[in-house]
Amino acid sequence: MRFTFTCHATDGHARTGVLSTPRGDIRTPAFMPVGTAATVKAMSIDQVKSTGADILLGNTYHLMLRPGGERLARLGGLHHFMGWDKPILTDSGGFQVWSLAGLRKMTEAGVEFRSHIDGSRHMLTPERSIELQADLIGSDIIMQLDECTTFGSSHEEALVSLELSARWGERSKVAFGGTRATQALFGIVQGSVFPDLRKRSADALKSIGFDGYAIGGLAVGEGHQLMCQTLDVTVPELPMDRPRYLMGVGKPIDLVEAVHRGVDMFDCVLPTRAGRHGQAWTWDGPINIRNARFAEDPDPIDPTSTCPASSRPSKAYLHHLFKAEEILGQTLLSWHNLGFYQDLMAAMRAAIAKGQFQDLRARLRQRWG
Ligand SMILES: Nc1nc2cc3nc(NCCc4ccc(C(=O)O)cc4)[nH]c3cc2c(=O)[nH]1
Repeated sequence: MRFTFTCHATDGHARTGVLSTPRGDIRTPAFMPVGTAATVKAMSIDQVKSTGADILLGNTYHLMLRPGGERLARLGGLHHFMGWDKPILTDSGGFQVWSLAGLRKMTEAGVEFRSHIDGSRHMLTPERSIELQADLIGSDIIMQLDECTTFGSSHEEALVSLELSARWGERSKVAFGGTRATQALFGIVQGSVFPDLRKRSADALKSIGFDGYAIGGLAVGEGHQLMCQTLDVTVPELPMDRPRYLMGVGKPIDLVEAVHRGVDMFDCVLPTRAGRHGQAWTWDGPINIRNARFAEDPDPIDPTSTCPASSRPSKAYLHHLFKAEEILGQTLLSWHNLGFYQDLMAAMRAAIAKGQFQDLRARLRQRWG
C-alpha cells in the first residue's frame, strides 16, 4: 500500500487527518521529534514512543558522516539500528551543510564540504542524497536536496536560489525513480519572504510532482510575523490533497499559527534542546526549572499529564537534578517537553475535528501572548 493522505475534518484553513504509510499512520497535524544522530538526544526509543510520536526526523548530513551511509546499510538501515519501527523522515542534508560543515563549495552539481567532525571531504548531490536516504538509511519520507535561501537575501538572490532548488528537485525526482511503493519524496518550496517567488517556487515543484510539499527557508531568523505572512501567501499555492510540512518549526505558538494556516507536519529541536537546558513548556507558558523559586516546589510540572516525566517528579527534584548537573534532569525535561508538544498536537487535532480550533487558538494566544 502506498502513501495516502486523508483529511478527516477542516476548520477554516486548519485541517486534521492521517498520512498512511507502510510503516504506520501519522496523525496530522503532526510533530516530529528530531533524532539527528540516530537518537532523540537523552531519550530512549521507548520514552519517545510513550509520548505519542508517530514519526521521527533523521538527518542525512550527520548520518552520512557518522556512522556512514554504507555502514548503516550493512547494519540493516536506520530503523533497525535505532530500534524505531514507525515512520522516519530524513532531511536531505543541504541545510545542515550550511549550518554545520566547514569549507563548503557550492556548484550546479551539488555541494562539496568538509566534515565538522574530522575534516574529511564529502560531496552531496541530489542523486547521492536520494541514494543515502532511500537506499542506505532506508527512510520512509525523503526530502529533495535543496538550498535553504538565507533570510535577508535580495529578490534576485532568492530567485537564483529557488531556481537551483527546483533543478535539484527535478534531479531528486529522477534519482528517486518517479514513484516508489513504500517510500515518499517531498519537494521543498523556497522563495524567502517574497510572495511572487514563493508562488514561482510552488508552481515549479507542482509541475515536477511530489508526494508532499515542505516549506523551507523559514525559521531562519525572519521572526514570527514574517513567517506567518510568508505562510499566508505560500500555503494556498500548495495542493490540497498532499501533506504540507513546515521545516524547523517551532515554538508552541508557531505551531498553532501554522496549523491555523493549513500546515500538517512540523519538526524542531526546540523541545529537546530547551529541555536539556532546563526549560519546560507548560500550558501557561515556559518555565526554567533552574530558577530558585522551584527549589522547594513539591508539585510535578503537570499532575494531570499521562507523561511520567510531567506527572511524577516534583519541580524541586527537577531543580535539584539541574543544579547537580545530573544527566537524568536532561532526560526528564526532554521527555516532558516532547510529551507537551504531542499533547498540543493532539489538542489541535481534536479541536479541528470538533470545529473548535479558533477557540483553542484564541485561548492559547491569550495565554502565551
Ligand atoms: N532541507 C531543508 N531543511 C531545512 C531545515 C530547517 N530548520 C530550520 N530552522 C531550525 C530553527 C531552529 C534552529 C535551532 C533551534 C535550537 O537550537 O533550539 C531551534 C530552531 N529552518 C529550516 C529550513 C530548511 C530548508 O529550507 N531546507
